[in-house]
Amino acid sequence: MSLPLTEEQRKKIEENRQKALARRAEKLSAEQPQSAGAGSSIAAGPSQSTQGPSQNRPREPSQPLSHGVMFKQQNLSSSSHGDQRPQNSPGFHLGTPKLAKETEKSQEEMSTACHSAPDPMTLARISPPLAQSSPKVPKQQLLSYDLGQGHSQGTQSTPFANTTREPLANIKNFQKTPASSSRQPPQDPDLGTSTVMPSASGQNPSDPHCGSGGVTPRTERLQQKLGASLQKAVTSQQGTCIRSGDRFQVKIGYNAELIAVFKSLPSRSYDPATKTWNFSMSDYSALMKAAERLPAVTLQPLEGAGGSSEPSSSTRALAGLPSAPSLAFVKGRCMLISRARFEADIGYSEDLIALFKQMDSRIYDVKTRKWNFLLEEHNKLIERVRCLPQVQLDPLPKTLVLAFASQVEKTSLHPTPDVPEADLSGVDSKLVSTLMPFQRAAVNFAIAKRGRLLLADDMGLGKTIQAICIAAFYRKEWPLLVVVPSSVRFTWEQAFLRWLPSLSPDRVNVVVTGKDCLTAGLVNIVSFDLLSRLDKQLKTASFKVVIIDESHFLKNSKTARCRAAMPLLKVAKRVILLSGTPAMSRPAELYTQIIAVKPTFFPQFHAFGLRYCDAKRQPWGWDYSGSSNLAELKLLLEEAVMLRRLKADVLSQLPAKQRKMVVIVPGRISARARAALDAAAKEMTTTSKTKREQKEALILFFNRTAEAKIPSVIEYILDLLESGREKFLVFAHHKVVLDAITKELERKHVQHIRIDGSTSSADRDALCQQFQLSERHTVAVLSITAANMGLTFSSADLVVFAELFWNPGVLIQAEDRVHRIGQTNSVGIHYLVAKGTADDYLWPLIQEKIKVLGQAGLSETNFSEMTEATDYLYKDPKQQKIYDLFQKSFEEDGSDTELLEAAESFDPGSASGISGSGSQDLGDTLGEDTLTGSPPKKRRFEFFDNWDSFTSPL
Ligand SMILES: Nc1ncnc2c1ncn2[C@@H]1O[C@H](COP(=O)(O)OP(=O)(O)OP(=O)(O)O)[C@@H](O)[C@H]1O
Repeated sequence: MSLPLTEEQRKKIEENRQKALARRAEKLSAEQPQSAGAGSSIAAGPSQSTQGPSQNRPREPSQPLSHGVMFKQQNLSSSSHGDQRPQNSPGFHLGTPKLAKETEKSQEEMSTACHSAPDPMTLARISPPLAQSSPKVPKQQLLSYDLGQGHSQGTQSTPFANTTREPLANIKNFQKTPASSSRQPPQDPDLGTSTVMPSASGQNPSDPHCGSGGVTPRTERLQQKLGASLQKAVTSQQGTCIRSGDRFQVKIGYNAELIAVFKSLPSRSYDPATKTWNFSMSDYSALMKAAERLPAVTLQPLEGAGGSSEPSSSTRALAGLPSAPSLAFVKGRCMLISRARFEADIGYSEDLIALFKQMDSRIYDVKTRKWNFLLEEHNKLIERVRCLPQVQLDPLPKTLVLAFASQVEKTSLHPTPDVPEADLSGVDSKLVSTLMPFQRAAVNFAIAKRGRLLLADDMGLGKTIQAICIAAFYRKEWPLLVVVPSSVRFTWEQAFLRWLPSLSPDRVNVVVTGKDCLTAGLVNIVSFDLLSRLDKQLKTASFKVVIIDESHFLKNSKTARCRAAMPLLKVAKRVILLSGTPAMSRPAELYTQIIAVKPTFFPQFHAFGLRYCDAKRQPWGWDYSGSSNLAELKLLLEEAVMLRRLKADVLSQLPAKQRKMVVIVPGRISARARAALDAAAKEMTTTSKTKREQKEALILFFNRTAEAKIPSVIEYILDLLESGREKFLVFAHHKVVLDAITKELERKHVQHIRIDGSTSSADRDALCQQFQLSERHTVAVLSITAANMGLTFSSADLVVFAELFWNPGVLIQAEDRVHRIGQTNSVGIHYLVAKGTADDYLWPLIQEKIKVLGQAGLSETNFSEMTEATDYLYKDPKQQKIYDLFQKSFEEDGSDTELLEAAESFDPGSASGISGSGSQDLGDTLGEDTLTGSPPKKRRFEFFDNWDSFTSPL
């Protein structure tokens, strides 16, 4: 802060000034005798009659205001006697002697170029009044209109503080004390803060008027100011402000300085049709203030807007009220920092800080250098800030105010309200009693949110069971629609039947073709892709309760899935979104999910984009791919939209292994494939067949099953990747399956490793290490028999079994590749079980074996308790027969050699399905075929119809 001048210093300054005046008057009259006439005509003008000596007048009244002349006048004083300038006084600047010298030099330079427009930057360096007099408004100065960002108080407030008084200073200079207009202390932008920090009274000690108060009393200045206004009104270009909606336009002729001001205002918009500029009301006050400072412009204020601060501030000042505050324009916004508090993210304004200090809940954060307040004071603060003409503090967006209404409207000493326990007496007790405590909490949360939420629990935390429970709470409002990735349609069906015994199986409708009815059941399950193809039915369909599994599938509003689902969600009363990864790379991905839950939040994406996506205007349009204010977004989501728990949060409630049977239906198997499977099944049950033939039939059935599962397996893996699963293991048995998976991963450029029987032991270790250390998406494709032992993959926590294997011991060993020392998470195990295939027999066989092992104390694992019901399996006598055959084949032999060999050498292209050709050749050939679909080999591929629709989901 500058020190006030001593009485002695003031006297000295005044003396020097008077001397300089006298010298200049002498010099002028000697050098410019021709201006004497002009001088007399000025003296005759009404506004000049009471003013000072004519020799100090800047220009001829008949001419427009000439900045060149003004510079000359100013520089005459500044250049003539540097030693007499007040900036040598400690009260004018805290700059170094070097700085003072530089300024002096600059001013001298200016005096030699007085008739040409000076370089704006030079002007800005010299002093704001000089710069402001330039025909071009200097950039530095204009910047201070802009956003008032940061805390560079001095640099922001000074130009305004000084220049606002500038018309007054100019007139005064021309009339009485020419030196005073040009003797602004040099201001180094770097020193701005310390030299020009507004004083408590709102005056700037570096302002010559403040600093030399003894020389120019305030009342005198105010009178001069009024005179200046009058003078300006008579001589300047007139314009008017006209309101138009929430904006206003300015009607005025061309004026370069004014245009420069226009261009500095953030809300500017130019209408080429009417050739007028218009602005939002938030820029009104800044514009009026800037216009006041332009000597050649007078703007009529908006009707009813109270006009510019000029008359009112003058009147106020005359009435002895506190002088006008610093007129630096600062702009900022409120940001939420916790459930209960918000902060003002805004630059420095003394008045604003004074206002902040009046708020009861104020806290100044020394780290962020920002003030924050309780939400309950938000509205009060905003209201009061609106009375500060030079401050614009944008309130919290409406969405936040709505979401946190309880805090905004009243004092909340307990910012985290308890969620009431929901009455679940109407829901199947089997389900309710199975819920883990954190799952029960989610159900309570959802019901407190009236059945609209995004349940974003980490993967494997049981979102399915929670969603079913929430939906069941609203059972009276069913029919229910469940939209899911197609690979898990039947898993959902099983889950409903498992957890809601009260639901009759025939009331569950899985929509599998475009011809199926979307509303046929009480629970209707449909895939995203199929939903988008049911446009006719969608027009009439209306569901009050909707579950969307993997809701991040809706992240792109332009996709067909999103366009199909969003209208349904808009009209639904309850919307339950499920996703372990609602946004995988950027906040923009959350928008559709947010409005699905809360349609009134951020009705325009742009507003959301500006606040949370760091929206940037690019030559091609807006770029919303960034992120901003994520802490606030998180608070908003947690308050009103989303519930998310990580595995680590609830680890103590989780079992070490979570097994899941994923029912896949090789629904798109061609008729030929179906026939092959059926024929194999028939062979097994034909009594006339020898044992040997029956066994061959069983092997064929097993092989055909592998082949039939491939598209669904690949679809499931791709869905997992799309859902953000980063690292997981896929076990398969048949080479043809392993090949198909790896080829597809290659095609999709997904990093992966493969270990099968042909991998050398050195390579096995290296590949295993590679997987363990990889931080990117990685899939380990592993042979059940070749990679079920001796390898550690603890950096993953998910194992997918693409195929079943008859020996549960081998399966459990394979599971334990991730579930071992080093594993800190609960591990997810997904068994893909295909309906209508050998899996129908293998799955119960495995369960049976495990049960026996368990009874003998040899296994702690109980598959049937941990996985969905399997009662759809082997119901008729024929099926029972096949099951018996499976059981016998795998138990009697005591050796799996035959089956293993048969599986390895399986050639899906051969008629028998049991080819003698080497597995390596076979696999490669088939892989290429299936994945490239090249015409000559297409025959083999006819086995599946529409392969690409599996491998390239939308
Ligand atoms: N309370 C519970 N009791 C018994 N089993 C449960 C319970 N909660 C979840 N499970 C089982 O845990 C497994 C994982 O559940 P689920 O598939 O619903 O998880 P998720 O959160 O949807 O995972 P993802 O995001 O991978 O789909 C399932 O087999 C499910 O049946």
